[in-house]
Amino acid sequence: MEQEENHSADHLSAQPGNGNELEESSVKERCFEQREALVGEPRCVICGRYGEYICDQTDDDICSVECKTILLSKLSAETRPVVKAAKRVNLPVGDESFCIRDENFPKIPSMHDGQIASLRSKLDICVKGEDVPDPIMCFSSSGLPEKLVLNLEAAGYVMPTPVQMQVIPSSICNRSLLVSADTGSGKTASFLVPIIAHCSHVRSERCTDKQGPLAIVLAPTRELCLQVEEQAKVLGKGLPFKTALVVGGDPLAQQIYRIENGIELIVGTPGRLIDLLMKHNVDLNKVDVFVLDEVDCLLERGFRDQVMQIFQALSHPQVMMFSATVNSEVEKMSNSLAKNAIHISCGNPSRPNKSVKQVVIWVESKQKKQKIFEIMTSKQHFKPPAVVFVSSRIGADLLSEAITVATGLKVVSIHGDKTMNERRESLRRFLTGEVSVVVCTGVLGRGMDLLKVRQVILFDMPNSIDEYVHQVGRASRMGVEGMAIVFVNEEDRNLFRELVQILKTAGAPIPRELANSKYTTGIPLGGGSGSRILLSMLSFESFFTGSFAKLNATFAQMSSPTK
Ligand SMILES: Nc1ncnc2c1ncn2[C@@H]1O[C@H](COP(=O)(O)OP(=O)(O)OP(=O)(O)O)[C@@H](O)[C@H]1O
Repeated sequence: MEQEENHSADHLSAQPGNGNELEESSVKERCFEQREALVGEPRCVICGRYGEYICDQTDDDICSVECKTILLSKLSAETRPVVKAAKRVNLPVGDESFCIRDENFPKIPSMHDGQIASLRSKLDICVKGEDVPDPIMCFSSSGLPEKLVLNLEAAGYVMPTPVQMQVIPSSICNRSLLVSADTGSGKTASFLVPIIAHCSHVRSERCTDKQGPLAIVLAPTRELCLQVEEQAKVLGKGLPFKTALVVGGDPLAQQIYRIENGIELIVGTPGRLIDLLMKHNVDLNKVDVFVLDEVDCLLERGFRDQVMQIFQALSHPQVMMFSATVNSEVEKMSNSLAKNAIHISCGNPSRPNKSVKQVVIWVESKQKKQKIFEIMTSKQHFKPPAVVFVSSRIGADLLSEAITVATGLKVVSIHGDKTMNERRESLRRFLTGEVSVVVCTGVLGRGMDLLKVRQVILFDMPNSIDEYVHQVGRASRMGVEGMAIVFVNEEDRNLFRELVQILKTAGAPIPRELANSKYTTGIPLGGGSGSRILLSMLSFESFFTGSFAKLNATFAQMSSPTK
């Protein structure tokens, strides 16, 4: 039977001993990793590629974990009026005819304001501002170049994510934006897609050689810039759209040469871009889109002056600002960059992504190494590839060596003291699976799309809860489940109150020492059912040092669905 030869896409989360022999590494995570279907073979119900797996919940053929996630989210959305309408007239949800274009302004047919509001509320989209454009339901409805839509499809982007649904039309209408959305929810494409559309439109209208940039994206780390530029190249392939990466550690001369030869988009860190602009005359007159990715970080002291300096060199660009953590202070500061910006919020920003289980363990500093060795030598609880966050550069090097010696695992470290080439090479080895653990400082904490990573270990708590949210977010992309193991002790007391609130809201277990700390008092702990059960059941002091039976029981309990 055809379906018996398929493997269940559910087996990623399947329990041992369910008869499923497939190795985890062979499962196609992303749609584009799957091959095309041959004649007579099952086809993925979402993208049409080879339907190698069966979705247990629906019995549909499916090509990858990504398409399964999309299928299930579509099913849960069936109560939404728009999707229902599409099904009634037998249109695929992504069909262009489903959305009607009205003066470049994509409208959902027969949806009045009340229905748009209800759609936004179901998709967890909140908007603030005047004349906010309606969300789109498919990429092809927003007047994007055909080639860009094809590139999106080729990258496996079948439907826009909620943040993309609202940001793309708003950006195309030339509005400045302040966007907060969960980690891993697709913010990068939400600004790259309109940038690419804009650049290729301008270039095909006014085609002259070797022009200055039309858009600038700033991000706080080299790795993030590298990743954003790579994604821009993938999505802009075949269009009049060239990019330049402007980050420290790479030779400046090469970056200048590339810009002189004509590019549309600069992706860079603020410091290096200022350096380049001071040493070289780059025509910024045509830059009409300015993006701040991780805006809260870029508006912190240290970056803020550089960002403002670059902004002042531009002439009234559209400004788009993004982060998973936007507080009221950032909102206020963003006013100096963009008056009347639309504020868009999607999901539960400023909270750890719901798809990540938070396992907070009380560990005294001296015992941290021993604990991490125990985790990494437990077949059941260690889920490589894993990212370990530490607070210092030297700490990253020392811990990576110690893990290698104690466990035999292949480990690299990434931090600001390494050369750019070393950082690139280590990241490449980690992303290709050559090494299974990366120990890093906050350089990989924000924005990094570490696709296969499902486990992060916060060996040292970061300095703020916002950084905690970003670091925990590396364990999940697009709603795929992950786990964050977090070591805390008295040294992290400054964050106790906020941490307890966050764990409570998530229904995550709270270690007894944390719950009873004088720095936590005053916070009622009855909120999350998980915390009530686990507090009464075990002492986190003995977590990992106690018997494996206890360890297993704890994890089993934590493996129950987050929601
Ligand atoms: N419409 C889409 N369909 C399928 N995959 C998508 C879509 N949009 C984005 N992705 C993928 O989702 C993953 C997460 O996207 P992205 O890195 O942009 O998230 P983010 O919101 O910027 O997260 P963070 O706050 O952690 O930086 C990426 O692997 C990206 O390729």
